[in-house]
Amino acid sequence: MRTQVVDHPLVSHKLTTLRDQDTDSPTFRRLCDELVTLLAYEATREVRVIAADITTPVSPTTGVKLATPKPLVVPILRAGLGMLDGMMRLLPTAEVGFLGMLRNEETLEASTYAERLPEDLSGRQCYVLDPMLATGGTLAAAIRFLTDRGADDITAICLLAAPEGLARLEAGLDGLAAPVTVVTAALDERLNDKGYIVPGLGDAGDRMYGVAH
Ligand SMILES: O=P(O)(O)OC[C@H]1O[C@H](OP(=O)(O)OP(=O)(O)O)[C@H](O)[C@@H]1O
Ligand SMILES: O=c1cc[nH]c(=O)[nH]1
Ligand SMILES: [Mg+2]
Repeated sequence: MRTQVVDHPLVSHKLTTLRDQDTDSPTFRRLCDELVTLLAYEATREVRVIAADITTPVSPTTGVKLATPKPLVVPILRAGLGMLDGMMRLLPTAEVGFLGMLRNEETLEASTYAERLPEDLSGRQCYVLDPMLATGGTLAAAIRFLTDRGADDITAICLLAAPEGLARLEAGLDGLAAPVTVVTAALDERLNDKGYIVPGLGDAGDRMYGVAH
């Protein structure tokens, strides 16, 4: 597993406002959208392309276009949905699959409550969107879902990651043939006793959409 922390002053600037408890939901959603587009630029560095012949107004030339099968973007509901538009801005022709996952706040175990993905993901590059990688349980389960269907290259885009979650994810993916990359805006200090990222930003889904229960 490869982890990339995107070190850029604009990313740090936007992330600082995102973390601030006084930032309201509309601003939080906008910043999340902008951050994803910045992270997506790095996350798609290895996106598969093929040569494409075109003619400019001046001469013929060869460029590239996205290879098929097209990449699949998979936001993890709820909070990952707030990252979808920012990602699709860079990859407008990608397809989208959905996973609804919820972490039990007592046991910290992730469960899946919704799934709408192609049956066969053979040879697909997948981009998983979830703002928070805390214990890593949610992302580990999502990656297994995709690789069980044949996905052969996974990149997760997270706004924040905890060291404990990255370590658990790496251990949990032991033996997986598909390469996994995590691209994040920041590697935070730790998890607290409730499994929240410190300093973090609180509950990403609640801050985007309101308290669920
Ligand atoms: O790494 P983990 O410890 O598994 O935690 C991370 C997960 O927790 C949050 O989702 P949550 O369960 O709060 O659902 P929500 O997006 O609907 O709020 C977050 O968006 C991740 O999906
Ligand atoms: O800090 C955290 C941990 C899990 N889920 C969140 O939304 N925030
Ligand atoms: Mg939540």
